[in-house]
Amino acid sequence: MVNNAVEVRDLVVRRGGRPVLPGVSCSVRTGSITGLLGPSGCGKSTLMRAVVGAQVVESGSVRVLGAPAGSPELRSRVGYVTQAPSVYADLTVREGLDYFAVLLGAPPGQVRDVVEAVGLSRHAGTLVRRLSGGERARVSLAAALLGRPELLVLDEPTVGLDPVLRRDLWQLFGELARGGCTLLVSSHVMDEAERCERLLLMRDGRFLADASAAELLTTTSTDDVESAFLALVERQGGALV
Ligand SMILES: Nc1ncnc2c1ncn2[C@@H]1O[C@H](COP(=O)(O)OP(=O)(O)OP(=O)(O)O)[C@@H](O)[C@H]1O
Repeated sequence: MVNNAVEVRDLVVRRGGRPVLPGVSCSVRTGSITGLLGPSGCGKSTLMRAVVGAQVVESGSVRVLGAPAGSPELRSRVGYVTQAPSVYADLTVREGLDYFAVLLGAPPGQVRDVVEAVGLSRHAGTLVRRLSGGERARVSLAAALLGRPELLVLDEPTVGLDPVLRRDLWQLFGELARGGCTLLVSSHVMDEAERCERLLLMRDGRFLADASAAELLTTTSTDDVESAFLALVERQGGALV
């Protein structure tokens, strides 16, 4: 087993002619929950797209589970949930997941497990288009859990969810990590940081910090991650807008 599930070195990505990631390096420890935190537009999704091999990169390297990002062998080992729910609206929850289970070669019984894991058992027979936005997001998460991936890349999985669901999902992430899964979870809500073992704080395509929440608070002499983030920005001499 490799120590770091993800190794990013000197990654440069241009989007719309602009260097969105101007040469970043970071790693994600195997079996950890790593939070990728930063304001809207700072490059979180772009980095995640590079990790799952969905982003054209200009230079640098991204290795995932010991292989180059996007390698065919990683397809069933990496689960990715984008911000836009990627499930078929005209199928029921169960039908859509059955379809993905076949594509991934996951045993049929796993569909029931993942539906239960995301708290949608009651809606298994409901058409996806009749679900709320938060419920649809959870169907996407259930699809990503099929095949029991070793790495889960989750782009703002709790956005728009109520506090109870957010708590339940973080509990699920914790259970997955304890079972050996590595999770890279993005959020622009700093209070989700306390749920992560490691934090990558990002701003304008660069990392301000790669540390645990406790280390961050100590080095910045602050009481919460949002204040720590602001302190780091000030140290850099930059305003937030
Ligand atoms: N398809 C695209 N073409 C050109 N530029 C893009 C494209 N998608 C994103 N960008 C730019 O890349 C930058 C980083 O975007 P990205 O989606 O990675 O940010 P983010 O941190 O994930 O934001 P959010 O939290 O709002 O999702 C932004 O400035 C954005 O305008």
